[in-house]
Amino acid sequence: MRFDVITLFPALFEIVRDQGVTGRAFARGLARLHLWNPRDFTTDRHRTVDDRPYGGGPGMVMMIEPLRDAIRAARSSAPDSRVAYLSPQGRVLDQSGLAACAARPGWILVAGRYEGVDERLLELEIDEEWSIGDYVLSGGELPAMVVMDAMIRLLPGALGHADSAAQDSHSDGLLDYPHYTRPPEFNGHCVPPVLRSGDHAAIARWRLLQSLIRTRQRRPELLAQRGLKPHEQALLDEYDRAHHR
Ligand SMILES: CC(C)(C)c1cccc(C(=O)NCC2(NC(=O)c3cccc4nocc34)CCCCC2)c1
Repeated sequence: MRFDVITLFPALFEIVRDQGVTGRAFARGLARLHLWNPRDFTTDRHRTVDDRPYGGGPGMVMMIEPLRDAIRAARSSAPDSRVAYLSPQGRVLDQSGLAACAARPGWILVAGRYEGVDERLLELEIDEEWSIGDYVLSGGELPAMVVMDAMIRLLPGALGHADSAAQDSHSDGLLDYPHYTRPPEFNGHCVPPVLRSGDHAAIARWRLLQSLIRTRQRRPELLAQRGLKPHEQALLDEYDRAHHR
């Protein structure tokens, strides 16, 4: 999968390019990253990328032409990629939305700064607008990295065996079960005995039940959206009976 990112802060992307699962995916050529800085597409002496907003008001707006020229350069370099603007006005992505995006050969991701971009750029050059959620941020770069991280993890072979098992548990739509490691006792708090029993069937049941209870408790809408398989419902019913719910 190829990523072309249009950003005024290319250095921010060293993290996903050089570290962790995403870093390994880039190193192994599973994914490619090309960074395009609109400032390199300016023509004036001051390399201007922003200007004051028509209609007044605080802050600055990103100008069309440097962005358009950077996007054009990216498009010619990645003709099969679609262009997405990371934006609070965008469609809020979830795992299934991202999985659909990960099926494409590549994405040109445009990250905004200042108060945003001239609306005419969106009309002329942007195919899709995506949001990672409802909070005020300083730029679209972190959202772009969130999207890249989530998509890269879905690429076949991106996760080693250990991680792919983790992905399976993450991607079945339930919240995580509790995790424990050494020491066996900490400040009088012990590890649940089942986890040290060596009974793998009992451990798997315990973990599934914990995930179901947590999801029902903390994110009931996720459970409603996902639904319960018969054996999962039976586990919860057994738990509820034993706890007089
Ligand atoms: C949602 C909310 C709180 C009602 C809101 C309403 C109005 C503005 C913002 C905001 O944060 N403006 C700043 C800005 N944000 C983003 O780029 C951004 C934010 C959140 C999720 C994102 N996903 O992708 C990009 C995202 C960065 C600077 C360039 C202009 C956009 C927020």
